[in-house]
Amino acid sequence: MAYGDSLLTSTIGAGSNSWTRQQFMESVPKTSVLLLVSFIFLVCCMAAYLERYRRLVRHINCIPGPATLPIIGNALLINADREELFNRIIASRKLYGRRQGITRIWNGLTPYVLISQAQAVEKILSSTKNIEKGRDYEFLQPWLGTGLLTSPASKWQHRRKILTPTFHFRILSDFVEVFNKQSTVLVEKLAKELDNVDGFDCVRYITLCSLDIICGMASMRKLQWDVQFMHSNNPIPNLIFRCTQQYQEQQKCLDILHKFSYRMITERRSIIQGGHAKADLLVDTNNNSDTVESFEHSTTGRKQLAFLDLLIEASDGGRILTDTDIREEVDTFILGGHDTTATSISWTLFLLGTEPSIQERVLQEIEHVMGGDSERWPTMRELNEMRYLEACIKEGLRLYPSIPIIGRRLTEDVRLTDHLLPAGTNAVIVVYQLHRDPAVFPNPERFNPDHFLTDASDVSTKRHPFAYIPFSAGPRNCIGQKFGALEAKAVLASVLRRYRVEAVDRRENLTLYGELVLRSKGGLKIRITKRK
Ligand code: HEM
Repeated sequence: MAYGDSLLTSTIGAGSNSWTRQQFMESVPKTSVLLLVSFIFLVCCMAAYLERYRRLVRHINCIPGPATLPIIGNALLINADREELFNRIIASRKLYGRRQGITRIWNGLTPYVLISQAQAVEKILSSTKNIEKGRDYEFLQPWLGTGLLTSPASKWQHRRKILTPTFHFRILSDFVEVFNKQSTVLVEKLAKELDNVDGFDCVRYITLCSLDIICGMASMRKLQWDVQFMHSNNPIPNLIFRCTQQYQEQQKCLDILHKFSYRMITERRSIIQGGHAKADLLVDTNNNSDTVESFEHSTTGRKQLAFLDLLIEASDGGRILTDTDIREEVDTFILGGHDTTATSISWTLFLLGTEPSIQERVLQEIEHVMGGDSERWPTMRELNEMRYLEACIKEGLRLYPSIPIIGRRLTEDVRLTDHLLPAGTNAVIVVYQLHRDPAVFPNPERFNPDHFLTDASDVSTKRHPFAYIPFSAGPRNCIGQKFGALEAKAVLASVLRRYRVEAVDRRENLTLYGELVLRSKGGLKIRITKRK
């Protein structure tokens, strides 16, 4: 063996099938260098990840919270049915974060930080960077895809820009007529409950009304309910859920829903291409009181579909938005536009049923604004004049915010007064608890619409802007809040003009849970009697 030949190279060189020294020198070092580089890269990545994670753990564990177990953290605490889980989330501030309004919980190795303090909420929601929704919204994706509500930050900005003009006040004023028309249908349907002394759940009636307003198609109702039911009651992990019968049924419903949305898009596009719709879009129809177009007719006109027109126009023949993109937004508006509003209307009606004197004051205001005319539908201007009714709706949303919990996955650090929330944290804003801060709303459990009367301005003007956020706040706030607020007013005014409402259950006996929207187990039971 010559000097310089290693045992290995000389062994390799022996035998007829073995590699030559040159082959070896050419091939082995290359692969091994590649392997070595990959290995070092992997180790560096893991080291960086572990360092980031260690930092996350260090900061999160400075936040008060329940004692944790190794690996599973507080998973046992979270593993509860939906009512109990909601209870525990609400109780967490009292138990661990009373002073600061901030609590941490470990779901296994994933940290959640529950926040119910206005200054901290502002730091998160006002950020233009921390706009990612996080994993907890993924259950909506089979239906909504990555529409505005669920879209990742990269996609969201462009979509939001396209959709914002949809809620221009001129377009809103067109909807007043639709609100009134559907409220009348609701009032007629409620008549069959007049003799029901035990009371009935008002949520279902109101949800159907709200759904009719947003869809404009009665045949959609059953389907929407079914899909919503399946989504929100699915506690099983995705992989297992896919093997169930329930998943197959969900797929069938989703297929029908998606087909409906696609058909709507195709039909609307052909109307636009025929040149009929453009004029509709451009007409200023601010005056909604004179022409009463039939609701069925308006489903193919500009009223419900103003936002669809905008999307089709912005799609640039599929170059900017595909039909799937448009369908995601249509579905997002159908969901975002009906459940939240229906929840708000139902809770306000129920609350008014617990306070007869407040209810009578609302009615007096309506009669005053309508000049004693009990039949005519209110115009947009008249609805805007119903300030006390507005305060009742706002107070209803304070006590029972339609969306009681908002989530964000932090993509950059957030520095609070006493803590640092590192990137990677799941921030959970507990709106339900935020709205009950006694420092902001004295006697917070009381239904007191005066909180929102401008006359009591010394309180409301001093209020922290993020202490009351039923529509969220910051760049990713609710795009449809004016629509929702106006709809709530129109529907409530119609029902209250015709019926006196009485709550059957006491508020303290309700069992609440968050199922995307805030619900009461067994619904919200009321009794109605006809007004003279
Ligand atoms: C009383 C009625 C309503 C309430 C209380 C409400 C509440 C909210 C809240 C709290 C959010 C933020 C959700 C989050 O960050 O997780 C939100 C977002 C949204 N809402 Fe509403 N909403 C209402 C009505 C409506 C209506 C009528 C529409 C559409 C017609 C609508 C469409 C949306 C959409 C598309 C988003 C996502 C916005 C984005 O991420 O840019 N909402 N809503």
